[in-house]
Amino acid sequence: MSNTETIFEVRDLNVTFQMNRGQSRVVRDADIDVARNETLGIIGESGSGKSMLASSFLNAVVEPGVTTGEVTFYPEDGNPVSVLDLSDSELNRFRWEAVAMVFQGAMSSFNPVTKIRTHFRETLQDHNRDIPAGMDRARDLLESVYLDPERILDSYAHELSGGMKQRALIALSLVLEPDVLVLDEPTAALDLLMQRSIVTLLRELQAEYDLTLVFITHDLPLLTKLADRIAVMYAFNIVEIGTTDDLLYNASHPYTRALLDTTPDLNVPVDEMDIIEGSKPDPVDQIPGCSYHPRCPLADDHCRSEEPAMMTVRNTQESACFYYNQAADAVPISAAPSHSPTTDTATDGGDR
Ligand SMILES: Nc1ncnc2c1ncn2[C@@H]1O[C@H](COP(=O)(O)OP(=O)(O)OP(=O)(O)O)[C@@H](O)[C@H]1O
Ligand code: NI
Repeated sequence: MSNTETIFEVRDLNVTFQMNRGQSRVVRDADIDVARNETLGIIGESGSGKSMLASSFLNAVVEPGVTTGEVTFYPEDGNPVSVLDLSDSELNRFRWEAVAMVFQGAMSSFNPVTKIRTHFRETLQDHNRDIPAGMDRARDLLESVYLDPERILDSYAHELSGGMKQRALIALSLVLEPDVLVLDEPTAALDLLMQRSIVTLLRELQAEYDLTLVFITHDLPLLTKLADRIAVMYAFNIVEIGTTDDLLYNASHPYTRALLDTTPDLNVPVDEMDIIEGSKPDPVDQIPGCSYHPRCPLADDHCRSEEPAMMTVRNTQESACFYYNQAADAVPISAAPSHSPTTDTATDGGDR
């Protein structure tokens, strides 16, 4: 990452749901910056708040969730945008034209009785775009994702394989030229080869269309092949953030280390990472001190009573652990990563 200009700035972000059994806090005081043109990965176990955090970038948290704090988008030209203050019509534009999101499970969102062509046309129409020019762009985008444009535009979603649908959806999300693409578990329903080829493809798209990517996944091995930086979520907040190499070779939060330890071979994907001992946090609970203390071998009275702020490990890396410099000794990682992500070439293939 040569350019560290900020495109997204998130401060004191909270997402809450009023539940019968109490207030559920599913994102808690999160702070994060996204740099222009980077690929930021967000990882964490199921229910840790990844989708809620990412949705809040577009003020798209599901009803009746309440999002508070500040989300600021910095366009290349023009004034900063305070995303949580946008009106509905402003948001509708912002969501496609500045930041697009492919939601978790969105592959089923193609209308089964509508041709793919119509999805592109309607998106262009809704945003008052020139249709012929927009459809030209659609064809370019479909080619960029290794699909035959005319064939795909003439198809219904059910005629496409999972991988083809996913790529068509990525092309659709880029048709209004957003600066940022947020992908929530885009490879979850795909087979291994297809997952790998989506990664290669995202890298190519990013370079070609000058994109900033935010990529959410359970799949740490996959993320290490794609992300410049990785944010680790645990219990509704970010507990560690750093470059991919920082996290692979110098993980400084006990949770990140436990996660790496459950993924000994970074070339083999894991579907489920919920195998770290101890029970999962409940968003209705208010845990005193560090949210990880019930599962942490380093936890002491300090950790049980005071919540650790993000500590600077090095200029690219932060960890929300009082004892970040003891984490390596306390939580050894049994199998060291076999090779560096920066020199690794992702296996490619799939139904291109
Ligand atoms: N509609 C909802 N109403 C209330 N709580 C919700 C709702 N959707 C999700 N939650 C809760 O919010 C918390 C965070 O959910 P989120 O979907 O962000 O997790 P996640 O990290 O994306 O998980 P996954 O990896 O399974 O997608 C979870 O505890 C979940 O139970
Ligand atoms: Ni999710």
